[in-house]
Amino acid sequence: MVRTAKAVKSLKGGRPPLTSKKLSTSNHSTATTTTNEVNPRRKSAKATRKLINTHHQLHKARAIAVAGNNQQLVRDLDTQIEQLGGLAAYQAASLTGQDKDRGGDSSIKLVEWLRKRGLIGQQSNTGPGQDLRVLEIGALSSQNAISRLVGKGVRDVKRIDLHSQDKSTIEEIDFMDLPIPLHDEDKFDIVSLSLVLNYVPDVAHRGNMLRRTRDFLRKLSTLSETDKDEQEAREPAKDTRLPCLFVVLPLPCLSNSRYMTHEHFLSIMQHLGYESIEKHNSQKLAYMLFRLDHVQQQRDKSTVFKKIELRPGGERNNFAIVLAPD
Ligand SMILES: C[S@@+](CC[C@H](N)C(=O)[O-])C[C@H]1O[C@@H](n2cnc3c(N)ncnc32)[C@H](O)[C@@H]1O
Repeated sequence: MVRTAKAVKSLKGGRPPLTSKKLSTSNHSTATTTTNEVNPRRKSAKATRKLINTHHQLHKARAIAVAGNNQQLVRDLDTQIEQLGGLAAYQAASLTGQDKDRGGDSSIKLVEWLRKRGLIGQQSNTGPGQDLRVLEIGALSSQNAISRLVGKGVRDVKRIDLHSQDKSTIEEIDFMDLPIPLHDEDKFDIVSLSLVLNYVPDVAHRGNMLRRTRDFLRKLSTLSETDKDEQEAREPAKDTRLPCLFVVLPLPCLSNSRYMTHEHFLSIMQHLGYESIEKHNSQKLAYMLFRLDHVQQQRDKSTVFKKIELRPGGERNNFAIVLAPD
C-alpha cells in the first residue's frame, strides 16, 4: 500500500464533531451505500473524521501523482480510494457531519445572514427576495436550511455535485463543466461553496473555481424597485444588495496555514471583485459571505496570487489557493 503524506492534523474533516461520541442514529440521509457496504452513518465521530481525512490525503497525493505523470501511483491511489468506498463513502461521511449532533448544516448560517439583511422575509411569501435563485455547489442534501426556504423567499435552489446522492434533486456535474448561463435572468443571486474549496486537491483549481463563481452571479439585484422601497421603508438600515457568494472553510485553512491567512483570502476575494460583508468563526469552521461587484472585478487583471509562505512554523498545514491572471 502506498504511503501518503503525514496527516495534517488540524485540517481533518471540516465538519466539527460535538462533544458527544455516541454513534449517529439519524436516518434522514439520502446517501447511497457502496458495494463495499461502507456506511459512515454508523461510524463514530472519530471514525468519520478519520475517513474524511484519509480521503483528503489520498486525493491530494493523487493530484501530485497526476501532476508528476506517475501513472502507477495514480492507479495505486485510485485502488486505495475505492477500498475506502470511493466518493460515495466520503460524501456519506460528510453528510453524517451535517447531522445536528456533529455540528450541523452550514446553510443555517447563510439563512441567518439572509434574514438579517432583509433578503428573506420573516414569514412565508411575504418578504422581499421572493425571486432569490441559489446555486449550491457541492450539495449533499436537498433538505438543508436554504432548501427549506423554497417557496418562502427563495425561488429555487439548483444543487450540483461531482457525485449526486439523489439524481432527482442534485445534478451530477463538475462545477467547472457547468455551462455558464447566457442571460442574466438565468444566473443566480447566491452561490454557495461550502466546504468545497478544501476538497479540491489542486491549488490552482481552487483559484479557478473561485473565479468561475462570478460567471454564475447576476449583475443586478433581484429585488425589484418596489421591493426595495418597501424593504427600506420597513427597515432602512438593511443593506439588501446582491449578488452574494457564501464560502465555508475549515477554520485551520485560514488560521493555521503556512500559505494562507484570513487577510490573504480576503485579498484574493477582493481582487476577484468580492467584498466581505459577513463573517463568523465557529470552533472549527470559517463562514463568510461576499458581495460581488461586477465593476470592481474588471480591474487589475495582471495580479497573480502565488503559493508563498506567509506564516512560517512547524505545526502548520499547507492549505493554499493560487490565482493566475485573468
Ligand atoms: C465536504 S462535502 C461538503 C458538502 C456540503 N456543501 C457541506 O457544506 O456539508 C464537499 C462536496 O463537494 C463536492 N465537489 C467538490 N468539487 C466539486 C466540483 N468541482 N463540482 C461539484 N461538486 C464538487 C464533492 O463531491 C463533495 O460532495
